[in-house]
Amino acid sequence: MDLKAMELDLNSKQGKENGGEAEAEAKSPLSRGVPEGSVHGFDSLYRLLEATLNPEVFQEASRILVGLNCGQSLERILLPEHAASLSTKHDFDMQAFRFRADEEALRQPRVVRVGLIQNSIALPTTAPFSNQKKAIMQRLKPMIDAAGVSGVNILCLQEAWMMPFAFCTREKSWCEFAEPIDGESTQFLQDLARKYNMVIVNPILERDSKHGEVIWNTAVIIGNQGNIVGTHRKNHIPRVGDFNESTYYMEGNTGHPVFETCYGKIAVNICYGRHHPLNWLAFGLNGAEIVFNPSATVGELSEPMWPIEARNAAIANSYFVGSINRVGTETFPNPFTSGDGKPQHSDFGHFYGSSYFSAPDASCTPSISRHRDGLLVSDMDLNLCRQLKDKWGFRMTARYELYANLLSRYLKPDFSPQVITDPSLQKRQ
Ligand SMILES: NC(=O)NCCC(=O)O
Repeated sequence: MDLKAMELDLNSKQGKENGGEAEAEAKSPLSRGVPEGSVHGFDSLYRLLEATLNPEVFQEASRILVGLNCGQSLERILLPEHAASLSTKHDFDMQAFRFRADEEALRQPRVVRVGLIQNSIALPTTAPFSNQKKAIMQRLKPMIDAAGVSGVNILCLQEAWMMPFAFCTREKSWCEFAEPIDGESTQFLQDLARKYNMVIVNPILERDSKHGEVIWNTAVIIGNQGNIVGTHRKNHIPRVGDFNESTYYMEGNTGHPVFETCYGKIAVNICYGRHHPLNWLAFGLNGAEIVFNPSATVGELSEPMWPIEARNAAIANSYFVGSINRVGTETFPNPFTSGDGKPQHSDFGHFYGSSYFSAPDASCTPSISRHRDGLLVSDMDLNLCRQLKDKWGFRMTARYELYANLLSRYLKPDFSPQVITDPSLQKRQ
């Protein structure tokens, strides 16, 4: 059924339920005025399908779209009433799921509760910088509280959550948002980490004053005691579309650290690093069980890639991935161009949210809202990582020596590609 047909189908279903077309018209999200960034009035494609397909058809569509975990559809879990009331009061999407693993004879399950938060900015980009930052923190607070009261053990925020994603502008004044790793936003989150006994991954724009005021794109890992466990700096910097991030900071110098926390071994692959399979691999080789991918990306550029890359990484590396994308459209005071001959513009396009989790067995959660702030929570039994290694043997069959050899030759100036030309092609020349 195409979207138009679904629209008609939905309207007719609602018409029947409500006993009249006029009422259905008024109640359908499609006729209520469609919020910018929504999928025909729905938070996500998944929810559109859920509302419009008949349940049997939807179940089969869902199996194909998000897979099965241990042979079953992912179970939704109920979060405490207090968390639900926070999500209603502050209008953020909130969903929760459970990834299971098979029972083992010799190991207990290792279940951790993990949360992802996606957020829009809270004030116009023309407001004083300190007000903008404070307003974003205020916006985050009820979402972090909802995670905390829901018993989330590890929480990750989106890339550079504490500022507008101003790197499209190439204006240097936005550097003022950069903070030291123990700066304002880390301090704000340290209190919450202590309060909720929660590990928090805090992706910020970092200013390293000890090294000549250098700026980095950094994730600060805050331990459950509020301590700073360590940092990781973004490895791969985009040079695509309006993502002019290389104007602001350089490629990171922290390698591929895995942070051993009391809840499990975690790593952070910041945004554009998700396009680099070797980046994902390196975190896996260092033993990550959950890799977070805090991101900021827009629909026109990357939406078809979004559901694929992290999910593929989770499969290939036998770990869980938490993917988080910023949400909303951010407009800047001065127009800029994209160097593509098209007219100047003042916004980046729509950041499409759609945060989700992927598991090593190829299942994933449905993504949360495409246009609203949101908290996604999932229980995950980390035993699933080794179970999938045993089942598929991707590590054992990886033949790393073949690739180490190719890469070391490729890096030499006298490298020539291994191409064997059909001799008949040469004869024809
Ligand atoms: N923030 C960032 O690295 N964005 C790049 C665009 C993309 O990777 O989709």
